[in-house]
Amino acid sequence: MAEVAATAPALSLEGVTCTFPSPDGRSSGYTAVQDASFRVADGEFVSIVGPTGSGKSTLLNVAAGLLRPSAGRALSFGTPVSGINPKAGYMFQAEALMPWKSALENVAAGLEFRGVAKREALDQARPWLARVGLDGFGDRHPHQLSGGMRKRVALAQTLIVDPKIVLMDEPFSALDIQTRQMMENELLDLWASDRKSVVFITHDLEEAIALSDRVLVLSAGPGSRLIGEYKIDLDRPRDVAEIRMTPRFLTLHKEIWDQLRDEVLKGYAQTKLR
Ligand SMILES: Nc1ncnc2c1ncn2[C@@H]1O[C@H](COP(=O)(O)OP(=O)(O)OP(=O)(O)O)[C@@H](O)[C@H]1O
Repeated sequence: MAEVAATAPALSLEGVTCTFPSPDGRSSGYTAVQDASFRVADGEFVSIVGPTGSGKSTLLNVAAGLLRPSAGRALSFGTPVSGINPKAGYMFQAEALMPWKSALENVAAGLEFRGVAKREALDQARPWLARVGLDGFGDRHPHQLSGGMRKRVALAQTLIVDPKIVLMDEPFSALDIQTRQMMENELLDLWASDRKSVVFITHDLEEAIALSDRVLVLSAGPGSRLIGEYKIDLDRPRDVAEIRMTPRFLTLHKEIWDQLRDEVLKGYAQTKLR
């Protein structure tokens, strides 16, 4: 058994279909994702791109154990996900910080949720604040921090519990481009030092390519399917701003965008229909 666990993927989705009931409960419901199967290896950084409404967040929710698929299943390190995935840390697009707590307390909260005593949690939170470049900002509350700083607090809050797989749903999309690129580089530095598995959801194909080992493409809904898988063979370590200017990046971008473009147009049309 131990041997199986050691080689099991960090995440494995097998034939996952998610159908949501219709609001009136009468029609057959809306199938967001159809028969999605993919694996994320231990230590791998995988991004999922797709048009709006293609089920990216839905797949991440299945991986996190927040949503039970209508068919198929998710496994994390060989264990079927049923209920909250204890191996996963989750970082959303929306602000998840508690406004009444300081930055330090917000980071510590990640541990307190898992039952660590407050004093111990605060002690462990201090080095994490430093790791995300916020040494000296521990007493500030979220409204006293910039958007980028708040993202760093959220990142530390996610990573402090030492998840084996990090699920990120457009975590930087609300940031301006410079802050966003800084955060992306910081994320890559943290990832390089700990080598956790990451599943990263984004609308932004450039961001996906710059960060990832592999990019998966979802088709437009309804019934979105995984229609493309691209290995990103760019050297590491990477600077996300510089890597965008390399010829290989541009080739990869063109190749993936050729497939994604039509789906984005279909997805846009769908949003007008629904
Ligand atoms: N709880 C729900 N009930 C009904 N429909 C839902 C529910 N959650 C998601 N959907 C629908 O499923 C589809 C996929 O949603 P999802 O949020 O996963 O897409 P997405 O690719 O992450 O979108 P975006 O890029 O716009 O964030 C959408 O059409 C959405 O309206």
